[in-house]
Amino acid sequence: MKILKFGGSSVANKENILKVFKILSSQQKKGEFAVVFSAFGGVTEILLNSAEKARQGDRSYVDEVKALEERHFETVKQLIPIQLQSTVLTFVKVRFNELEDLFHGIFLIKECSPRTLDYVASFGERLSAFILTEALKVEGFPAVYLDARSVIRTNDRFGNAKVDFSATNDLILDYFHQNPGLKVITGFIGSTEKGETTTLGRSGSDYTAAIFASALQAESLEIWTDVSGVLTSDPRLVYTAFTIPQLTYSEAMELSHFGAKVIFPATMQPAMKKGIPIYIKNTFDPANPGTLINGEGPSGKLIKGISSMSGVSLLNIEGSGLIEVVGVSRRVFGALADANIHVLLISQASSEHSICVAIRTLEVPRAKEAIEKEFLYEIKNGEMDPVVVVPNMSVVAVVGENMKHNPGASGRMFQSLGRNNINVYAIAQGSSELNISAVVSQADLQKALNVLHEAFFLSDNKVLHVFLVGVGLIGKALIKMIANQREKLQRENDLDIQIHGIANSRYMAFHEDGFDLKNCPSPEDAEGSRPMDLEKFIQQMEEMNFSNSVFVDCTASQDVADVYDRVLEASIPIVTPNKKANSGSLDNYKALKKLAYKRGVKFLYETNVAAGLPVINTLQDLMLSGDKVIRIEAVLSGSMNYIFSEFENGLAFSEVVKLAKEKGYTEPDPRDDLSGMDVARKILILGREAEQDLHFEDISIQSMVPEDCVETKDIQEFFDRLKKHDAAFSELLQKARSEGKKLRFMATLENGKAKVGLNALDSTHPFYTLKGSDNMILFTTERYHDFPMIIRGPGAGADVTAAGVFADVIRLGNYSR
Ligand SMILES: NC(=O)c1ccc[n+]([C@@H]2O[C@H](COP(=O)([O-])OP(=O)(O)OC[C@H]3O[C@@H](n4cnc5c(N)ncnc54)[C@H](O)[C@@H]3O)[C@@H](O)[C@H]2O)c1
Ligand SMILES: N[C@@H](CCO)C(=O)O
Ligand code: NA
Repeated sequence: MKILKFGGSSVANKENILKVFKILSSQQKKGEFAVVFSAFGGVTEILLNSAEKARQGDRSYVDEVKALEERHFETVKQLIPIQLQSTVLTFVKVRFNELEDLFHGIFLIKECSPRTLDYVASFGERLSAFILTEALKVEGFPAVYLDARSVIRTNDRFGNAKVDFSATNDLILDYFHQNPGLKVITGFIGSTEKGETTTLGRSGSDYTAAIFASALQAESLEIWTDVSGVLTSDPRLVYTAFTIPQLTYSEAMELSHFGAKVIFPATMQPAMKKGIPIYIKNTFDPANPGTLINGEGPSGKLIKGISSMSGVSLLNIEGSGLIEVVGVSRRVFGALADANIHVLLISQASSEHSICVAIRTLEVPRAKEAIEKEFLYEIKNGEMDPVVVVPNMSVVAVVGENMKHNPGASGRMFQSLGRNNINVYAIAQGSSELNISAVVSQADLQKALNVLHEAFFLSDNKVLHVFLVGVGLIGKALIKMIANQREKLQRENDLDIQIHGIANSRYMAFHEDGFDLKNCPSPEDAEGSRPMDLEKFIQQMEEMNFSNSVFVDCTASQDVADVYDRVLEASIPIVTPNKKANSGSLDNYKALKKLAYKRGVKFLYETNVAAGLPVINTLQDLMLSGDKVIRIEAVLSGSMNYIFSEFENGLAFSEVVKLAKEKGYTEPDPRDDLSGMDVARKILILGREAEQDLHFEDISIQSMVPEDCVETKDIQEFFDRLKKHDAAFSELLQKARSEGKKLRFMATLENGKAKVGLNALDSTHPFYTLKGSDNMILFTTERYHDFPMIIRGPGAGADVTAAGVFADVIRLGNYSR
């Protein structure tokens, strides 16, 4: 024997009812069952509303009841052929006549007791179950109408009656023995011994189904509703929420305490006590297995679901008078209970200095008053402070029996909240280890749920959601690298990198699930491509609201650098090879660092200097460990080193510059390199990283761009004009050669002053042997005093730069784990 229960939305109209019948047909082949129905969708509320109107003397109830009668007639006519309608129509007519009399009575005496209300409400289920019984007969089912008032015995607590199980179980068993056929049962209602109609409270039809399942020792109980079981989290807030395949009874209880409104497990108690498995299924997607709730122990993931509740406030009860005084909490909770306040969460630290409780915001005024009244004397004497209310809060709770004796759940929970900049106001976990609850601000709720959902469910992978501005040389190389390395990172490092936004200076495009990186389109060719608008790009990134977004800037653009503050403000970390932000005003540099720190997000720019070579990180480590920089001497331009070292091999200067550009060493405009600007930016950044208050004006720069090449209509014209200076550059080279020296474009920083320019160096200088796109940095510090620390290697080029950017992104994955 199985019990199936269908809720109001499943039987709201003909279309839905036919879906229910289909489910029942397929059930017929599987064995014996009985079915419990709620009132047709929305009917109970209308009945109760009309009763209230009648009580207030508002005549409009008449029309509402009339409309309700019409709706039931209409349903009968839609489901039952005309020649078979008369019994049902008579039943409906008689019920509505009774209702009319009843409402008229309420209207006359302006009174409606809980007992009358229960009687009024009972009409909903009686009508639906009767009509559906007759309709099922038409479909060939051996259906028998069972008005549950004849078998469910309750006390006379109207509105929320208590069931007398021993009497009820006997009555149900007797009834089922004596009446063959498919029992079609009214949900929600019962009766007292004297025959007065009662109702079973919230989700009463589920309760009815559980009562029958328990009495009949059913093999299972199926609750059919309009969602596919219990989801991992509220799908309106967490788009990636999915159906939980299995829950233990306790987990179901915990999950539904906050949120998860699908079930109200108290109502399933009778079935749980007998260990009867409960399925939560979707009438509108019957193939979906839904959720199974049973007694089977913990399995699978660390947690089963994340529930939440908003509209919550915290009350802080604090004061020296609380310390080591026995009975304070009894008085706090006594006062709250007397005021009929539901306490959602309690937290008290072992210092006993304060007690913190979460309650519904609606109940705050009453709660505050009740506690302050109770502690009137203590507050007056200053032993206790007036109650402090923290409004606009919400509770998030992770739930699962697997947490028990399994370290790591709370660590993961609070780490992911913290790393995503979500402040936790209060925490509670009981020793059953079934539920860990945290109070966060209402504004952070959706983000908190998503962060936790990702941390606990979306495989065990951490996902970084990249938004990439600048798909040029470096940007493209980066995409390719991620595509090639992605599987290995997923497999061996539990890290996934997805790119959801791409842009160049003209177009931008977004992809909810992440672009296919192996065949990543360019921003102009991607689906949904639109003109680039930086403001909108950022808006879209914020709206997509991923929990681990990353903004990657692979442009050389000042405009993009100018929005870093907005990005950090949104708690989104930045990775960039673009030097503009860090080499702008000192104030801006400091402000960005401070903001990143305050928001708890990273701002990573290792490739600002010497591409992938570990220069910035190394310098930061030196500073963190208390070293002091005395002097920096460096070749910081890959292109300039390439140009001046290749130039020695007999090529014309302008040709070598062109080659440097083709090899991807130069800036988008090679004059940024030749002018010394790019190197100046780098030494400026190094100086600032070395904690020196360095301004651009503190740098003297020797430009290698001939005057007539500074302003040209395009880069082609620049190269044409540069040709005319080949001879002059050759002369420079010859002069150095004759002295046994080499030309190196270098930067030095000492005593708060920096110098950038071309030098002729002899063979004793460490820069003498540099080749190709090599960079070399010498740090002379208090600790590296007699001999400097040296970093050397290729410092420009698409691959070494993209690799450095990629490494910074991966580093973020480690931070945000
Ligand atoms: N080439 C190297 O070896 C190297 C080394 C270290 C750092 N970098 C830095 O990497 C960055 C990118 O260099 P690249 O060689 O890839 O340049 P690139 O010119 O090939 O690409 C730049 C991209 O940025 C886009 N862009 C420019 N302004 C934009 C804006 N306002 N909004 C959106 N997109 C915009 C362009 O359309 C282009 O797609 C630069 O900051 C450069 O200094 C380069
Ligand atoms: N144009 C730069 C690229 C790296 O910032 C260089 O030549 O070093
Ligand atoms: Na670097």
